Amino acid sequence: MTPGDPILFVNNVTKRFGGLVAVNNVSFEVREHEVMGLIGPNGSGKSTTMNMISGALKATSGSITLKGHDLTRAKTFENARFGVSRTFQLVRILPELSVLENVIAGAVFGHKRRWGAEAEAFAAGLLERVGLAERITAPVGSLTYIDQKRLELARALAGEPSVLLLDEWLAGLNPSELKVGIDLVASLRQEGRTIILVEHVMDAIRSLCDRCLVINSGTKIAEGTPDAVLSDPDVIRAYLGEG
Ligand SMILES: Nc1ncnc2c1ncn2[C@@H]1O[C@H](COP(=O)(O)OP(=O)(O)OP(=O)(O)O)[C@@H](O)[C@H]1O
Repeated sequence: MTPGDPILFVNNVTKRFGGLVAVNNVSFEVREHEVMGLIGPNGSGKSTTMNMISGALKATSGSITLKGHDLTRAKTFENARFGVSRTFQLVRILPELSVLENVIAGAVFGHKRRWGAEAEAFAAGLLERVGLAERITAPVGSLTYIDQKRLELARALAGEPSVLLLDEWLAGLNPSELKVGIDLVASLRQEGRTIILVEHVMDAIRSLCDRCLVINSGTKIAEGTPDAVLSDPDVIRAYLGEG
C-alpha cells in the first residue's frame, strides 16, 4: 500500500543514561502504511528509541506524538491505548496462560479495549492470521521458537496498533523459518500496517522496508530507501568501522 500522511513524529529526542547519551537529538516521521527500518550497528540506540516510542523509557528531552497523542508525557501503559504495540528482542509471553489467553490479553489492554467473547473471537482470528490456529489451546511452554514469535506478533496485533514496533522479530530464526517470518511481515505490509522494524537481517530490510533510518552512536546518520542508505559510504563506515 502506498504510504499516506505522517502519523508518528519523533522530534529532537535525546535519551541519557547518566553520562552516556544513548540517543542524541534524533528526529524522524513515520507515515501511515509505511514500513520503516531502523538500523545501525550494535549499541547504536535502536532499542532505546523503540523503548521511548513504546513508553518503556521516557525521553530525557524532545517529544514523540502519534496521531495527536503526546507519547512523551503519557504514562507507560497509555502508549498502548494511544496505539503503539510491540514485540521484544527476547520473546516475552505470559507462561501461565494458554496461547489464546496471551492474545486476548493483548486485545484487552490494547488500543480499542475488547472484552469477553468479542476479544476471544478477535484473538482466535489473529492466531489464524499468523499461522497458529492449530495451537490455540496449547500451553505456551509447548511452542517452538518460531511459534512463540508468531504468538508475540498476534498479541501485538491484538492491540490494534496504529504503529507496530518489531524489535529484531526475525532474530534467532533458522533459514527456512526466516523465510516464513519475512513472508509474514510482508503480508502485514501488504495489508497496510504501519511498522517500525529494527533488524540486523539486511535481506529483510531490503525486501520489507519502504524507507530506512540509520543511527550510529545515538545519532541519525542517514535516511532514505534501503538501497540508498545501504550503499551510503557513511553507513558502510559505521558498520565496518574506520579503515
Ligand atoms: N538501561 C540502560 N542503562 C544504561 N545504559 C543503557 C541502558 N540501555 C541501553 N544502554 C546503552 O545505550 C546504548 C544504546 O543501546 P541500545 O540497546 O539502544 O542499542 P541497540 O542499537 O538497540 O543495540 P543492539 O543492536 O545491540 O540491540 C548502549 O551503549 C547501551 O549500553
